[in-house]
Amino acid sequence: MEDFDYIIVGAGSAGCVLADQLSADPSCNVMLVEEGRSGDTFVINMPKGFGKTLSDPTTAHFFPTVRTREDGAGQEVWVRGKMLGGSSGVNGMVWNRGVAADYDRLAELAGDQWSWQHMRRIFNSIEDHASGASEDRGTGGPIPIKSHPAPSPLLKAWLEAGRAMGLPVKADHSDPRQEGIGPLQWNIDAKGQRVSAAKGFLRRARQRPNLRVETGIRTDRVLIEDRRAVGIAGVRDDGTPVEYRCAGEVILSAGALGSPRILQLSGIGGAEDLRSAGIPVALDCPGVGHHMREHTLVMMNWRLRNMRDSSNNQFTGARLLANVARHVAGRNNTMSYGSSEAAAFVKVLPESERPDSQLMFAPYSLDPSKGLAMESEPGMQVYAMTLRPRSEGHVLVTSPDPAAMLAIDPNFLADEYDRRAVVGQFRFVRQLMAQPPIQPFVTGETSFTAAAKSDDEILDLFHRFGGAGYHATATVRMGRDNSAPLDGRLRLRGIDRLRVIDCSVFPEMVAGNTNAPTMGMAMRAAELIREDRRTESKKTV
Ligand SMILES: Cc1cc2nc3c(=O)[nH]c(=O)nc-3n(C[C@H](O)[C@H](O)[C@H](O)COP(=O)(O)OP(=O)(O)OC[C@H]3O[C@@H](n4cnc5c(N)ncnc54)[C@H](O)[C@@H]3O)c2cc1C
Repeated sequence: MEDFDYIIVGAGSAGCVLADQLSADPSCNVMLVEEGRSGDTFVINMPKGFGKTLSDPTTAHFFPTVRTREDGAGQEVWVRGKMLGGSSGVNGMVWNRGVAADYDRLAELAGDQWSWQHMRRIFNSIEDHASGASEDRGTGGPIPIKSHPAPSPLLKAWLEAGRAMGLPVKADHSDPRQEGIGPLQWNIDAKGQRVSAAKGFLRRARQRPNLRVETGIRTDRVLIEDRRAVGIAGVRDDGTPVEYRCAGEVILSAGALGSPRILQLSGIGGAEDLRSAGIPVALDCPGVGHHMREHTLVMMNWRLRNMRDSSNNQFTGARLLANVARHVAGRNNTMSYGSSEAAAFVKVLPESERPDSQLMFAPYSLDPSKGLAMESEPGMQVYAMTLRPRSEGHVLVTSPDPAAMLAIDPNFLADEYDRRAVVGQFRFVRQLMAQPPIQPFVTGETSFTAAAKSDDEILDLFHRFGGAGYHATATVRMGRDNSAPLDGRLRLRGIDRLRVIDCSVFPEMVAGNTNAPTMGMAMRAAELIREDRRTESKKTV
């Protein structure tokens, strides 16, 4: 048996943090196994490079879902990062911790170790905030955070439209009360480069002799003996089978779609689910792959009067080349910015005591019939997400073959609350876009959404054109109650020395984007693992 104390599967937002934090103790031997390859290329590092990486099978996983959209795209396909850095290497770089109340709710559901008191300290230690330290902003950490260096007149007008509606206008979104409108923060450095989890955490850790990093290996199963995880089995991308064994713990950090897949392929899941996929049951654990929550996302486009206010013509042909050249020369421009530039956290439902929806502003408008392509006319876009959706979907394996497609059903809008939220978002965004400060810039909502007026028409539009916010969670959730697959320290109930630590573990959604919460959760999980290790070694002395 090899002498690994920890084998971590998946080098994404969580896996990179864990590899760094656990290997910081020189007495621990750590192995990190990733299916993808390098997360350090020019295109990955350039923020708007995601236009390319998200459609490239060498840098992205593609997961078709059971949903069919009528926007010409057909089946809705979910994309995830496949590289050192995982989805933090392809994402929109919006940095959002979530709010105090979310973590206190997590503490209620899974244990006091997740309360805001702990998590605020953790986030402050991760950040290097360009706006300086405060109670809710950190400095000196491995992830640089900054806001838009040169807000455009259109962006400013959007913020003023929010003010005209009575929203607090904020300089940044670190205030844990969340409600208000303001420019977004990004995990992008001063030179305009993406800082993924690999860059922030793994790069420094790779210098250590006690960390081994293996790429190009798909993990298919956890090896289990006497109800104890003893290693992993998988396959190299040239088809060679591999097995690694460890004396310590196996940690799955393969993401909210990848980790339940590995568990189910290992025979850990609902007995009925496993039998219908033809997999022998090692542990009947019905929560695995179920209770999935995902942000619903609806895009609304507005036609702008002038192309100078829109970025729609900046991403093709000679302009694209010139923008890339300027970015390379160190001059921040649209290629150096995150996917969205500002956000409003708002209440669209009358009963809400805190924001229930997140509205995102982008100075470009995607053509709904063409995936990631821009409209040819000048446009801007507002995306709306329901912050704490209640509908639950699933992700299930369909066969013992690890390469077989998953059955992913988001089950969007199954819950009445989610339907009311989507309708409320449409009406709120239209009211916002009708405010005097933004009116000089726009000629109106485009025909893509404008015809949807009644509640039923809006819901129908969502079913035809709406989709996921790329933030799926809860597929291997933690909880105090035994129906949750994981306990509050992220240990799998029923199998020793096996944890899951990634976006799957949040039982409910943290209100906002999920990259920072996943990194923060992994950092806190590393503290819990170290505590458990100390307790165990005292017992054996
Ligand atoms: C397109 C997109 C845009 C997003 N935009 C934002 C944003 O702007 N802001 C934000 O906060 N959040 C954003 N998110 C969400 C955020 O990036 C994720 O929630 C977060 O990165 C999840 O981290 P994770 O560690 O759970 O999984 P991931 O980061 O996805 O990491 C999982 C890793 O495991 C690897 N893996 C999977 N299966 C296996 C296997 N069988 N064997 C070996 N390795 C495996 C994968 O290749 C991957 O590297 C976005 C996500 C996407 C996909």
